Amino acid sequence: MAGPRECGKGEAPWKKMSKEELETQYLPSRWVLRLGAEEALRTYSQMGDDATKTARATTRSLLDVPYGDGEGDKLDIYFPKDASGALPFFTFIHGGYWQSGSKDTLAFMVDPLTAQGVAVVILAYDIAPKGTLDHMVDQVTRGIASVQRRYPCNEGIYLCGHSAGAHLAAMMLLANWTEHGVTPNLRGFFLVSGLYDLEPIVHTPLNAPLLMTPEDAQRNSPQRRLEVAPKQPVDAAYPILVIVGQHDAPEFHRQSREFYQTLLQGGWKASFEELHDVDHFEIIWKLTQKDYVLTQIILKTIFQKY
Ligand SMILES: Nc1ccccc1C(=O)C[C@H](N)C(=O)O
Repeated sequence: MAGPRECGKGEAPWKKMSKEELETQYLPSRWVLRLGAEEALRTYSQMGDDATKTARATTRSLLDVPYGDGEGDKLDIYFPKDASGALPFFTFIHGGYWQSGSKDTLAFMVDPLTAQGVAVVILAYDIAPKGTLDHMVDQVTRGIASVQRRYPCNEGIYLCGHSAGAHLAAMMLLANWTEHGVTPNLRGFFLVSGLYDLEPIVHTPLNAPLLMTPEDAQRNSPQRRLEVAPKQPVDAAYPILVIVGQHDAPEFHRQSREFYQTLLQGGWKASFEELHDVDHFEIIWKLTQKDYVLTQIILKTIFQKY
């Protein structure tokens, strides 16, 4: 349902919330239905850990490939079994509010995607307090540029981010690739349960390790930046899927819907999906399963090239 904010008028609903309500809205584990908050987080970690261990044991990979000189400038690449010739590269940016998570434990989708001929890149970035938002955005930009440099004949680079990772992926719509000396062959974005306007987070305890000022939040908010950006260049007509879980918090729904609408208004090829009966964590850990609706959406997007 379109709220007043989506028409560019009125006050953002979060500004009327109490401190407690705002914090609850931005704590995804409070909204899980099937499990308690802690158990949902535990399941998510366990699924990620198991999937990453299995991927490393069974899939040909290059681990800890540097994409820059920084200690944290690393990515892992997992290859399909019978890889010959050019490959599509699915690049994953993990979530965890820019302050938790690791490429070493969140490689959910390696098995079902490599089984279908897709190379999977899991990108690391320096989480807070080591990294600032600006630094993380720069790292992801350099990481993607390095995938293009290493595999110039790729069949497309597809970016997928979850939660805070969807924010970092969305920031790539604003990247200045000329500065990086290479234009990645971007062919699609999967923005899963993401955050696109960081201003509300400044007013929650989640900001303690991030130390974002309102200016940092503004500069790093794709929602704010794209609202005033020039229209999307015509040669970049790749699909951008904005995806949210049915059991994500109302603020996550609002953020996704408003970002989707801003993309449409900017002339981007955006679509919106609400995935039935999944929460903030299931939405991504279920990518361990080949029959999961999002696994199928990703494979269709890559192979039908729409
Ligand atoms: N968004 C995430 C994505 C991945 C892993 C954790 C989170 C969290 O937000 C955890 C938070 N401490 C919570 O209680 O919901």
